Amino acid sequence: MAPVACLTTVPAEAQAHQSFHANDAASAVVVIPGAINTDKGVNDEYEPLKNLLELSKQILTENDRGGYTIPAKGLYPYQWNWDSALVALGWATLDEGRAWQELEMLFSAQWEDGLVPHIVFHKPSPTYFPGPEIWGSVEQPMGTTGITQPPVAAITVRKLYEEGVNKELAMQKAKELFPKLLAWHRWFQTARDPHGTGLVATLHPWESGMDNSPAWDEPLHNVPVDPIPPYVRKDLGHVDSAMRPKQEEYDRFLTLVYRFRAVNYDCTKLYFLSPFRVTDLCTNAVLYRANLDLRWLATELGENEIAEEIDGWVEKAHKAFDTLYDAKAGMYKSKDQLTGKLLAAKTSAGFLPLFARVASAEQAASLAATLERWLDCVKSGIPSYDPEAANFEPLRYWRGPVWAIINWMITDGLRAYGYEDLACRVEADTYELLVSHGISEYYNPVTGAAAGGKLFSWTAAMCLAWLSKAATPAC
Ligand SMILES: O=C(O)[C@@H](CO)O[C@H]1O[C@H](CO)[C@@H](O)[C@H](O)[C@@H]1O
Repeated sequence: MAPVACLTTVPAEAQAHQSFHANDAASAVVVIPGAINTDKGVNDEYEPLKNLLELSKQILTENDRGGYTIPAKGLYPYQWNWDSALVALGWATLDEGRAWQELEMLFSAQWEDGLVPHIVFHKPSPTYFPGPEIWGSVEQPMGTTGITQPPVAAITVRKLYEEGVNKELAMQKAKELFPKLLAWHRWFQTARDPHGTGLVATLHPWESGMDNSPAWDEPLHNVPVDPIPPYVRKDLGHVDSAMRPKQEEYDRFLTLVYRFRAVNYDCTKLYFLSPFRVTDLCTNAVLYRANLDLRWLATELGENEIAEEIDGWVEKAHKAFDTLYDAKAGMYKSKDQLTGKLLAAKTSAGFLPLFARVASAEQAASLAATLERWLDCVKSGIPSYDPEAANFEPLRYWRGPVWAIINWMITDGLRAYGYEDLACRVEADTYELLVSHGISEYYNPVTGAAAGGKLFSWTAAMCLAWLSKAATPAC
């Protein structure tokens, strides 16, 4: 894939016009007739980008459930934590008030102990499993899950605050959200790092956001499957099973939920009793970056003591990150806290220390070289797993496919370390995937084909907040 200057060379099939059907899971190329912006003076070369932006806007609008955005119809009918924080970046390009509201709705479900849950079940839905009655009980369904997800929200709040046009609104909302963000970040320090190592634990693959990552194969295999009640997966009614986690993984996902439920998700107990406990690169890199942004906000808001408290977390985490670096592999790796071993799998999360800004210049150079090698192996990057690994699966969820949100994070990191050409290359790949194959949950890196849920909110948000700015000859 050539660098971004080639963004104006748009694949012919992407010009095809197709109707926008929110429920049409099969439509790969979705360009909206009637929605095409025909403003005079706009260069024809940008028509595909305009179409993508219009489609992205329609996706967010269609997936809006009144203040919060579902990731995709049917497949994910509730509010997800890191999805919403990323989707708010997209909303900000359309309506700043709506972007802040997305975060407010998420934090309205914050627990007393500070946890911000991974799913908020605002309204009942029959299309997802496990829903509120599994997280709670049939008699007493819960309004949220009892686990969390990578804490993107502080990163979003800083962006909305810094880049927002309505400064008065930004100041008011940032002030309101700041104590809530702080409570969540403190929860990570205490509930998930009780021994003060500097790095936090992830207790369920769903918390990592990269549910069936090959990095979890070994630690998940060590989770015994309990005699859990029989269940029917609903995800397989929406998406081909070849694109989803396997049954043996789901049995363990559910086992963990039932074990956590048995202690009422008490955060002082879960860390010690969970048979799955890893140091996840994605969660820790996102948290590190989010702490930098929270510290920035603290200074803006005159909260100097809090800024010092965050400095302490950041300093400790900075040192601890080095224990996750495998110099021989030129990659960062997640760790199994229960065995103390680094997990062998090289996944795209291994590049996220760039997004965190925690890698040294030398480590960044190794990561850039590894990334280039990966990109040379596939048609479109970034694959979520080492494309040279024997068990690379280009279609199966977090075991190979490309995810636009991860591309955004890694691109942001590459730029910060001066790898502009590589950043442009990833941007160009992402743009081409979306233009040629529609706005999907993820993409096959070998063929480029769209996979998973269609008309997907966080991919649409990345189009609005990131690619719209990147896809110009200026890059
Ligand atoms: O498969 C699922 O049922 C959910 C469980 O949380 O995870 C996927 O879907 C969620 C909604 O998009 C994402 O937040 C996760 O990262 C993951 O890709």
